[in-house]
Amino acid sequence: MHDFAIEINRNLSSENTSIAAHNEDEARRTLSRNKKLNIAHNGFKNQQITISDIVILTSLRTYYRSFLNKIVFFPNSEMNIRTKILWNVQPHLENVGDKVSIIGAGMVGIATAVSVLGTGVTKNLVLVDAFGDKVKGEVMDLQQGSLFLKYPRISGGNDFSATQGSKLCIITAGVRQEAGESRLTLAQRNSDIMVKLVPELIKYSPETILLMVGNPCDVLTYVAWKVSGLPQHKVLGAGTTLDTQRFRVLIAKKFRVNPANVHAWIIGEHGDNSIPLWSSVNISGMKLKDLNPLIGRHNDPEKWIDLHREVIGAAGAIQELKGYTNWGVGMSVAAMARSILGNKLAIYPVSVNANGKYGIADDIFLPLPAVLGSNGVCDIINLNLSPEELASLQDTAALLKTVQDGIHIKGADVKCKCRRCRT
Ligand SMILES: NC(=O)C1=CN([C@@H]2O[C@H](COP(=O)(O)OP(=O)(O)OC[C@H]3O[C@@H](n4cnc5c(N)ncnc54)[C@H](O)[C@@H]3O)[C@@H](O)[C@H]2O)C=CC1
Ligand SMILES: CC(=O)C(=O)O
Repeated sequence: MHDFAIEINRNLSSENTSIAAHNEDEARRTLSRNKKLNIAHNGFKNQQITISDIVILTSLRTYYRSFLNKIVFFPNSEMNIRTKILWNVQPHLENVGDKVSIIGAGMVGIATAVSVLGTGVTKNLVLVDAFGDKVKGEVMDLQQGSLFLKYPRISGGNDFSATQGSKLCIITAGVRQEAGESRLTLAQRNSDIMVKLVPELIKYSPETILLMVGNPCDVLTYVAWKVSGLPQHKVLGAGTTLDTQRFRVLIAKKFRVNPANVHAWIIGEHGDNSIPLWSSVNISGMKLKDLNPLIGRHNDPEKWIDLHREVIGAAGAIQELKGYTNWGVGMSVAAMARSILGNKLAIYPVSVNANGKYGIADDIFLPLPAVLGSNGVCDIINLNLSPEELASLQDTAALLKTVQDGIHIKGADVKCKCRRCRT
């Protein structure tokens, strides 16, 4: 009795056959030595097939390990039982074109995964993390809940090849800031991680869209764009989506209405230099600024400005309480993914290349409301900003440029343009 078997589905005949080996290595060796195999098996003897004829069968996935992404191995006994129960008609498809990979299975990565799974964004979710045991544990844990999910296919590990053929890669890997620390202090450390990680993703998914979540989100989106070589519409960051939802929730509380019915934007930077667009905040078309012309100013007796202070302090406040933030961002990233995969053309304030907009004349990635569809960023909204809002946006762009220019992109296949390398 051989320990391992390879079940092979012949593309054209749709018939199953198998070869046996004492172990998986022996089977691999046999396959790589012979580009053609003579297969002796019940129904059809000594037929020749080429490796390209071989297509995987993918049910009972938990037990499989793939080889060349094409052939599946599993204990002989299981194969025998399986072939007794199932007449295979067609190979099961591994990737139906909406594969989502989440890189970084930390607090944010797992919250994103749960939100993606809970809302049925993809039929194929992959989790990758440098810390192999942790990600394997997370994947096993999630798989055990898969009978309650709309689409139960979840896999992952510490090997980037698992991301092959991703339509969307969500990057949550990286260090997080401490409570009270600016996200911008993480720029070089997390950029070094992106320089290693992004080329791996592109190697396996050259057509992918990259959605950056790690901090400082806007600056890392710029780094990912540089390092990936992707067109700018395919590289975006979560931007001020979280800041904007925090803002809307706080306004909604004041009015006791649903935050979905509060129309308000924060743009400019995910962080301490974010810009609330008071000039356009409205509920059912009723602009708050028309009713309180001082809204958002220091001399406003109603002190609406405190809401923005609360938005800026929100991450720190949650970190003081539980050490990290993850659910708010996870849910919004899943919503952005849904707009991209479902071509929903929903608008989110994401980090995009602002060159040529609002008087910005450099490749600076910062959050602006943009339409997200299956191409990634389809349009950027031309906002009617007040003079103060425009000036703040230009100041923030100048600050982000300083940070971008300070980042040394080492080891990537791009010319570093940091101040040090230029001089
Ligand atoms: N954009 C936003 O709105 C938000 C961004 N964040 C940011 O998200 C990032 C992640 O935060 P957490 O999940 O809380 O951190 P975490 O420490 O819980 O998880 C980070 C994960 O990244 C993994 N990792 C590190 N280097 C890697 C590499 N080269 N390849 C694969 N995996 C790698 C680590 O093993 C770890 O599991 C931080 O930068 C944080 O500041 C957090 C909340 C909101
Ligand atoms: C950590 C972070 O960026 C946030 O919660 O806003």
